Amino acid sequence: MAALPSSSFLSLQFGIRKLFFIHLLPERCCHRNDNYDSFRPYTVKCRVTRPKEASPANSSSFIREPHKYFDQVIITVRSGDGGHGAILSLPKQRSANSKGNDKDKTRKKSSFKRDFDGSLILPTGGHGGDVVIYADEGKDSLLEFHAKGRFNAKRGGNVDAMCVLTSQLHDGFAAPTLRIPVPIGTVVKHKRGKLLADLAQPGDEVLVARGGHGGISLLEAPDHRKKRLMALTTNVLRDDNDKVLVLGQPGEEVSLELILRVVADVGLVGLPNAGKSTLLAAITHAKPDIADYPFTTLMPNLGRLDGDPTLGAAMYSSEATMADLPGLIEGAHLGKGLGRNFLRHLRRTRVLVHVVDAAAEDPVNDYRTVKEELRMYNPEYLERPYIVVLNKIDLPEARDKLPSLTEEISRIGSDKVNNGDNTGKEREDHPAPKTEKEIEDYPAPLAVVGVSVLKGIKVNGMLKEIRAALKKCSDSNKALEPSEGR
Ligand SMILES: Nc1nc2c(ncn2[C@@H]2O[C@H](COP(=O)(O)OP(=O)(O)OP(=O)(O)O)[C@@H](O)[C@H]2O)c(=O)[nH]1
Repeated sequence: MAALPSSSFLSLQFGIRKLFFIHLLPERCCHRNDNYDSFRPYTVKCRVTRPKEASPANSSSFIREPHKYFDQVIITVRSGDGGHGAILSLPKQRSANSKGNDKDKTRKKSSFKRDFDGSLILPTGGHGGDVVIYADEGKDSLLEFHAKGRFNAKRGGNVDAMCVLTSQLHDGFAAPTLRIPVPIGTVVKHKRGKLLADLAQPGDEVLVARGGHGGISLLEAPDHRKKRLMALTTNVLRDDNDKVLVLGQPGEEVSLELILRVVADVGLVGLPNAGKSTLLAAITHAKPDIADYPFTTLMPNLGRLDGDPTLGAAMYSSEATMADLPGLIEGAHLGKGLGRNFLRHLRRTRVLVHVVDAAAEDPVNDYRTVKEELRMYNPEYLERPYIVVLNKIDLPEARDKLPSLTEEISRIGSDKVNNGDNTGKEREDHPAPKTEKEIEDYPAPLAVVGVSVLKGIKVNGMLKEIRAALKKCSDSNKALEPSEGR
């Protein structure tokens, strides 16, 4: 090995020390005898540990903070390569038989697969597996894709030939489509690119990578017979350069961004601990985590609101899904608490239910805080029909102030009729309003109801109001639909 000049050696050593220093400093910096210059260049250890720390798949932050990652992920998918065709020759017996036994010759000739015009059909390699992403009701987050972010479909089978054309020769097997389930409401985009699909309904699917075509087969023939053989077959290549098509075509590899947007008719919003999860559990079959500390809800929970039996046969029209979103705090629109990630999930809701802890010190201020956060994130959220639920009225401190609270909250907002036209148009969420409006300028609540979702007090009255709000939405959307023939 050529000797390094001493200056290179020094800079190499310095580089090594620096590297070592960077990696060990956090653990060692509080030790009494730490001396940067006394480190020995154990470079191998440092270099080995570094990529492991940096690797996102190994990063424990995904495990510690799942709420930050459950709804967005980048994955890579690869469709399968096509299987190869084969270069085949005609069986030897054919020429041997052709000398004498004419009958046998006819039999051999007819045993090959032929097209309607009598030309030979040669086998092809199998098609590579496509990759499809589909909406599956059984999935509720994208978390699992952080552990496994790469998906490869299988390649197509080759033409299994011993180089001789026989009547038993089959096409290579086509590889199965690789189907990747994602939660309903997942938006699929090319990484930093165009939107591919919005999988908003169960069973919606999108083909994200197409498998490679299988290669074709060729008949090998001595030059003097080539012309005649080519005329006999349908898929013989006619150009020397095309010979490459015997090999299967490669599959495609794409990087995709998956973004989950919760699809729910009703969105529950409120400060942490207001009782949103308890409300969801009280009126649906959902089983969210409930506890007496803020941010128990880290990911949106979904529940199904059954139809109203008093409507008779029309009860199913009042069925709805309800999402309990993590608590909002002041500054949520800027990313404080768990806010910003979740505010976008309100985008597809039709009706909002503000849950307010009526036993809190200043419930009106709490209510205003949440409204202000919604306004700052996307003022369109304040245009949606909503009701206010003053919760925990089983507690005396809430029960006593219920009448005054109801009155005060009912007065916040204008009487402008809310037409509920909010879900038909999908607007991009934007963080700041173009023209500043006060909370008072937006529509007032459709209803303010006092309940205790924990003790089941006045829960039916609340359900009635939620259903009335949903009905109002669908009625006004119907009214907005252009009538036939117009
Ligand atoms: N007394 C009383 N307590 C209630 C009522 N509803 C909820 N709680 C309690 O309030 C606490 C918080 O309830 P959750 O349903 O977890 O509140 P949350 O709004 O979902 O909280 P985050 O997940 O932090 O957003 C729990 O201890 C509940 O038992 C109620 O009607 N009355």
